[in-house]
Amino acid sequence: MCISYGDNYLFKNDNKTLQYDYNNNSIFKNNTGEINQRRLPKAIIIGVKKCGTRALLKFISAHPDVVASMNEVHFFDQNYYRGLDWYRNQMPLSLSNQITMEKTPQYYIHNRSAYRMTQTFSNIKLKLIVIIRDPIIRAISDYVQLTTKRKSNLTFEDYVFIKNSTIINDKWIPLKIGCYYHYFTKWLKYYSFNQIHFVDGENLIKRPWEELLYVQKFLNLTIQIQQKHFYFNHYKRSFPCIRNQLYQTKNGCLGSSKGRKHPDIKQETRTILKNYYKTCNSRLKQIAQINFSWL
Ligand SMILES: Nc1ncnc2c1ncn2[C@@H]1O[C@H](COP(=O)(O)OS(=O)(=O)O)[C@@H](OP(=O)(O)O)[C@H]1O
Repeated sequence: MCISYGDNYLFKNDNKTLQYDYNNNSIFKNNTGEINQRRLPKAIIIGVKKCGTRALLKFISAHPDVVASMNEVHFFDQNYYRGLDWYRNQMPLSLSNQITMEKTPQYYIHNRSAYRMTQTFSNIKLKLIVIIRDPIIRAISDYVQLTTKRKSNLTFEDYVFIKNSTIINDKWIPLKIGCYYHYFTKWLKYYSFNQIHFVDGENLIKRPWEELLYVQKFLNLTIQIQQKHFYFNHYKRSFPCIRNQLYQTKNGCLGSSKGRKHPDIKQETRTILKNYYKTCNSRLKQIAQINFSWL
């Protein structure tokens, strides 16, 4: 039987599924009689956009005790009015010992998402994961996505600087998002440090097994995803892919919209941006007690 909710957990729960209850499309029974149903997430990747959220979700959902919604659900930012049953129905089927996850990068910068999560998850201990990367590379990645979609010829500098100057256009959202500290303080109003885990998006590309080890520990999972499960694919411009031995998907690499080619950026632009992000980076480093090499 094939359940079409994203590839990673498709086969995982498939062989455990025996019976479909047509009166309630969210309940299945496996061959041991255990109820297999849709559950609210216990952990959410809340951001940050263009920092590797998709890769992180794909890799962690290779764990046998994790199931994930492969679509961005956008519940707390866009679909809140649809209610909790709608949200639960976006989740894949899971067993009681499995952790359900979703990722919606927009949550991190959205004004009301943190508060709404506290309203939704008041009686369970929600875990939040934030993946961040060098904000200059993040901005370039956002720029590449934007120009790909709009088929625009404007250069990165055209967006970054106010016309004919080297004054930063700090109203440009792709630049603002890179001040991770600014948004983080809003989350801290509602969540304690031990509920939030930061992933180094640069290291996720170079040594994904290290970041996955920390994530598995944070989620109190047995350590299943290890270095031997990753390989680097030169067709994917040396981005890591995950081997299919943990679960039976055909392709452990990300799709063509991930790992796009970035344009060369002038050294002068990099220097100006480095300076622009300096305070934000060092504040985040201090408050979140993280020591990523690029911070
Ligand atoms: N394994 C692997 N494969 C491909 N790409 C990888 C991987 N790990 C991290 N990345 C980086 O993830 C960037 C996209 O980030 P997101 O998935 O968060 O983007 S999005 O917000 O969901 O649009 C994407 O950005 P671009 O390089 O600009 O395409 C990648 O740099």
